[in-house]
Amino acid sequence: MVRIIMHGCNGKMGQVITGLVADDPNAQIVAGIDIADNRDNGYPVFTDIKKCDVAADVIVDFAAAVAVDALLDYSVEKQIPVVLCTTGLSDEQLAKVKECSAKVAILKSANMSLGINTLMKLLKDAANVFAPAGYDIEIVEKHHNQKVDAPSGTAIALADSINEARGGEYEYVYDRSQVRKKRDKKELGISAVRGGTIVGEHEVIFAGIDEVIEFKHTAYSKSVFAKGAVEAAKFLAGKPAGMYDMADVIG
Ligand SMILES: NC(=O)c1ccc[n+]([C@@H]2O[C@H](COP(=O)([O-])OP(=O)(O)OC[C@H]3O[C@@H](n4cnc5c(N)ncnc54)[C@H](O)[C@@H]3O)[C@@H](O)[C@H]2O)c1
Ligand SMILES: O=C(O)C1=N[C@H](C(=O)O)CCC1
Repeated sequence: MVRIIMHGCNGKMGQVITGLVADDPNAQIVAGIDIADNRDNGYPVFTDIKKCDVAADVIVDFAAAVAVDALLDYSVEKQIPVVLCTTGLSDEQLAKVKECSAKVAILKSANMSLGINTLMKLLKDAANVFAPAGYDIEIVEKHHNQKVDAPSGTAIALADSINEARGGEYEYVYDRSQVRKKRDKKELGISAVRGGTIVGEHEVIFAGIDEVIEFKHTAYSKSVFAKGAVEAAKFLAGKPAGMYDMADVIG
């Protein structure tokens, strides 16, 4: 039985995972952390992570970027591995994640779905065909109107996946409104749309002369992220310090 602390337990993702784990004979949420203590989850909820004294095997995090520093400190101090799913981290926080991964196991992924993690692999091959042929690359993502960070962590991860395959030759462009000039070949445009209850859509566009190739992933419910996060938690429990990602879980 994997004992989970759910960080951000009263948010949208925290609640989906609470429901999923309730039906899982191999996992249990033993405590939750959330500044909003407004739900009866059937486990204790701490509004301050420092006060959580419940023994656990792994922390699953879907909260807010502002909460990540205290989460990392807690995970290192208590030696509890963390599945870090919150997006919108600053460069300083990303550096801290790396530093902490020398002391505790951290699995960081902006998207826990099987589809997006498979797409990341496929994009490396596609980029190595279309980039040398001069195709322009653009990413468009769409999410619900409650999302605070833009562009999505997933859009950045998809761009990183392409850029890694191409030796880091692309510069990301998030806003074309301030500069009146044609796009450069080495630009990778990333655009964000926010509206309604869109769970998550990502389109990667390779645009060449007289042809366009599009890769599209649509999440129809938050369950795809929740399932991946619970799988990742089971994988990470008991792992030695280090940096892990969903590719380690999926294989
Ligand atoms: N990696 C993925 O697959 C994936 C999927 C969905 C969402 N996300 C990310 O997860 C995060 C949460 O998403 P959500 O839709 O559940 O958001 P949400 O706003 O519904 O939930 C966040 C919860 O965190 C709590 N919180 C905020 N600040 C806190 C703090 N300082 N300490 C403790 N709790 C705090 C809030 O009270 C809220 O209950 C976002 O960054 C989102 O982008 C990642
Ligand atoms: O709902 C969100 O917020 C999501 N955030 C992640 C991101 O920023 O990529 C993953 C998709 C859902």
